[in-house]
Amino acid sequence: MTDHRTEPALRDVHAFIAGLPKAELHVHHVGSASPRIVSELAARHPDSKVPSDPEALADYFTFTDFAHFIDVYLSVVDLIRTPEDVRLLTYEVARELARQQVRYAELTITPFSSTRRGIDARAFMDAIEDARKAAEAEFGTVLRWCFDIPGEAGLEAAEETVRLATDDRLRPEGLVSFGLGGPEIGVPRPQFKPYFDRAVAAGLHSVPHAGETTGPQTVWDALVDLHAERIGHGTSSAQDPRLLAHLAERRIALEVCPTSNIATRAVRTLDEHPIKTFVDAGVLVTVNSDDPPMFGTDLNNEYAVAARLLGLDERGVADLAKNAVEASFLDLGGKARISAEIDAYTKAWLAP
Ligand SMILES: O=C(O)c1cccc(C(=O)CC[C@H]2O[C@@H](n3cnc4c(=O)[nH]cnc43)[C@H](O)[C@@H]2O)c1
Ligand SMILES: [Zn+2]
Repeated sequence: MTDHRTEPALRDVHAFIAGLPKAELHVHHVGSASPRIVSELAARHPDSKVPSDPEALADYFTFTDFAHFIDVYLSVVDLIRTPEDVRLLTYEVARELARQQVRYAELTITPFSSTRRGIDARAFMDAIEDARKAAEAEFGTVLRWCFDIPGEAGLEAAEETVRLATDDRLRPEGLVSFGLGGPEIGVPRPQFKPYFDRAVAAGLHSVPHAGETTGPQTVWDALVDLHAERIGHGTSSAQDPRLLAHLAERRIALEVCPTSNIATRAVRTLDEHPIKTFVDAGVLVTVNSDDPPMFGTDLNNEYAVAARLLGLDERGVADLAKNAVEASFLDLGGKARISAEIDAYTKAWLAP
């Protein structure tokens, strides 16, 4: 990506980012619960170990490593107990996305975690669909779903997730893709091939997490065995030049989430983050927020971090936003509309 900065371009990139129309491709449903929602749910369910005081939450959301992050994540999952909790969470996530000028988001949802905790599958689907439609009507933000397998929960979770994603009586209208999340260490990707085969045969796109906490072979496995069309994180791809060339040549996007990688200690410091290696190798890089309140970030901040790491001005940031539109599973008309909006916004911003 070129640096389009020209003298005397002393404009405020942060303010530009705040108003820029954007697409978010990698953000988790439960991981997007704001401190206000978490506190409200924790107060409702006092048997939970999640603090109900928003101030105490910041400490609670400080992670020693990836395994600790997943433990904390699951304690928040335990707060989502009724279809009304699911609807409230989904609707509030959309409100927050709209506040950041997100026009389109693919939200990763783990339905297995809810059905195994006793929420009826039909009621779960109705809750997310009801929130999706209300959010589009009221905020103008279009939501789509990625149902992911929580890999560490094993093949039972994989079977249930693919069933929920492909059963015509349950499959929600907003579902576009199939994913795989949770820890990677000790959870080899190839075992999930039959489930991804079924999801892809049913018309879903494949977007597994890979290379977040393990090496580049996991990304190869995701590409070869799971038919990955985009990769969640893909951080360790930077260690394998042949893999980078493959991703670049096939326009397989990486869903990069810089602050997440620091918060879970997958990468030591932001300055060591390989995002620039990806861009220099010609890989289609998208910027995303993952679990924003848990990582003390939001999508606008992730764009600001990426702008700093890549040395981008406003036009460079707009190009990043257009990468996300290109890599999304929107139809061509929808992609053209958001791209045109990004162009118009950028032109107006840079006009003398
Ligand atoms: O729900 C359960 O009962 C359950 C049992 C065993 C294991 C799990 C999980 O591993 C759930 C993990 C859950 O974490 C989500 N997530 C959020 N952010 C990330 C991330 O950065 N990298 C990987 N996974 C992430 C993901 O959606 C999983 O479903 C659950
Ligand atoms: Zn993720």
